Amino acid sequence: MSDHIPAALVLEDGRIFRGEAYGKVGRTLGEVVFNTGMTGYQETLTDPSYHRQIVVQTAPQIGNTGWNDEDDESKRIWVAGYAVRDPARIPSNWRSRRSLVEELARQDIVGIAGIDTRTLTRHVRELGAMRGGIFSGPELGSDDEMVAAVKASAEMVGASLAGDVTTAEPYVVPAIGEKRFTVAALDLGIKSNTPRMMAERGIEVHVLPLASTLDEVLSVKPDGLFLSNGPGDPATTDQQVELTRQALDRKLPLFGICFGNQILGRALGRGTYKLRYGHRGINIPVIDAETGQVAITAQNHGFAVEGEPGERFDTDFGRAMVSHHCANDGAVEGLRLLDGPAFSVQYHPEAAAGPHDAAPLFDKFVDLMTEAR
Ligand SMILES: NC(=O)CC[C@H](N)C(=O)O
Repeated sequence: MSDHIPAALVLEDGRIFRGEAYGKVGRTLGEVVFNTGMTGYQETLTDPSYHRQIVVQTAPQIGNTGWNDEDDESKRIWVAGYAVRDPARIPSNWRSRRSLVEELARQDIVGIAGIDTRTLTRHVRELGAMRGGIFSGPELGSDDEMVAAVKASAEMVGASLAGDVTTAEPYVVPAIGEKRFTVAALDLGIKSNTPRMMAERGIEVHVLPLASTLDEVLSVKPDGLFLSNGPGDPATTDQQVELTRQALDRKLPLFGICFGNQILGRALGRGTYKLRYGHRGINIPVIDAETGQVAITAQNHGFAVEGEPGERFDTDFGRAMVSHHCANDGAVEGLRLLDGPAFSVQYHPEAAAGPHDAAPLFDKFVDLMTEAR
């Protein structure tokens, strides 16, 4: 922590939390969201879905295991800012290469420490995720100036952000062992563990930029199409929704995660809406409407697909259903086309810090591709 440099986390409704600079000294703006995970901060910070968001950790102690060279979910930290209560002074882990605060500073991430993250979380939970800013330095400026800067910043509703995080060029992640399938994975903000988990199942993954056309997808001769997670408002993904509809038309096996679930939902004719404060954590219970089975899942989303638990509905591609919903609030957590080879989930089977309840969904994708042969 930068010693005693003052910092403030300022919300658009005028609420201000004062603490100390943590990471880079400066200012940053973004949507303030909270994550309840007790572990996995390195995966959280490097998850492209957090682009333009200031992440508040509800776990009071953060940084205990430092920063390693293995667990990044992408090439950089994507969060717009980071708010913690009690950062570790000395990291301790056999894989740790440097401290979290060093890495935040190295990657120019403005953070704040020493604030009452519990009060902040309750505030966001009651009033909803809102825009905010972290300001740090010897002179912070007046409260009015900071609030005005926050109010002038971009809203998350309507934000098209996946273009900022997608790969510029296609690349291939080879299958581990015998190659059994080829998958085209549309990169809207894909996490490293996703192609890895497919590769472990004999899938050669062609990761494609988000603006790829059907012809570009088909040119890799895919057995299936995968739609990744990603940042921003799913209402801005018209091009990917159209691609998905073309894939559904051809009965190309399809699997979507998180943003991918929202895109499949839109392709099936559903709308999306913003949740009050979203689901971000690693112990979120999801119910499978057909079996009643509960999975404990990792989640990170602020939007959801419209629908009721277990609801069946007609689409342009046949019947579909809301296959999974959240045990906490009933929000849609999964979709399944009943008359075609497509399904998606709002949670993360690739969660690297765990839990791993949902990992078999990758095997389900393999089954769909096997049946389609
Ligand atoms: N992790 C994700 O894919 C997030 C999807 C979308 N940006 C949301 O916030 O709901």
